[in-house]
Amino acid sequence: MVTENILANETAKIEVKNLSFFYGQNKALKDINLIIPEKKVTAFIGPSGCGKSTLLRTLNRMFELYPGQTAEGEIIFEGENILTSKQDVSLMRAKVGMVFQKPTPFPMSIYENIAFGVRLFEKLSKGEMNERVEWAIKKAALWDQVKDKLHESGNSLSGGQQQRLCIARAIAVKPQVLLMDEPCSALDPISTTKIEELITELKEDYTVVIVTHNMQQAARCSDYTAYMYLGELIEFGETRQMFLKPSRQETEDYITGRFG
Ligand SMILES: Nc1ncnc2c1ncn2[C@@H]1O[C@H](COP(=O)(O)OP(=O)(O)OP(=O)(O)O)[C@@H](O)[C@H]1O
Repeated sequence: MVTENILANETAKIEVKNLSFFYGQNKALKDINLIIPEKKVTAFIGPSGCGKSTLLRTLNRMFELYPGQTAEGEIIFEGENILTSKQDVSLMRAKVGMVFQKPTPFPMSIYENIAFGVRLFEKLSKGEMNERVEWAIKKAALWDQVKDKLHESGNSLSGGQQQRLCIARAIAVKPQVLLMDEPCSALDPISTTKIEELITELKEDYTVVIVTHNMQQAARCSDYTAYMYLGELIEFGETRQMFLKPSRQETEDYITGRFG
């Protein structure tokens, strides 16, 4: 399916063209064509195993860390196909950052969790680094809770706070795109609400792509939704439209819980 018409008023941030993905011989993504609009939240939904995480992980070549996984087709970002680009992959991942399902703070202080990644890409003075750390933590709505204990371990925070620390870490390197793989699945409802509010704020500055199993979450915080099934993109559309009146029966069955 083609997404251009639906996105007539949007700017494309990432264009996925004829993308297929293989785990060894197993084809997990089948000829996906999709545009990720700039400064909007796009949700990937669909039943377990349909390829949501696989698609997300191709968008910053995260899959390359694992042997036997290959992608065919094109993912156009900044005018280049990132699948064949010679650009330094860590630089690309700084531009297309990722937040994982389970909060994964580094085993170091809250401050260092943020500063560590920034140092890899920029030479900042101590004052500038302090400002960057504060900026990122504030952006992730965590400042009030950690400002007096920046030199304590990141692991001393609650699960929801750790996830916000991971979001702050991803933002600190000033990415353009933030990929989030079920970022609330390990969190309680209060932390989930805070992360959802944060996602809505983040789209003022960033393009966000989120994988979620939670239909209400997709409806609450995304602008566009992609419904996938068995490695195919079945339907893509404005979230409101898709939840009110999906154009495919399969999408409706999934959204209304008649599927699986
Ligand atoms: N490391 C792997 N090795 C082999 N096959 C894999 C691997 N990871 C995923 N797959 C297969 O690829 C397909 C897509 O998996 P993927 O994890 O992308 O689905 P998903 O929609 O994110 O699922 P879930 O909602 O359960 O997280 C599935 O058939 C899965 O079994």
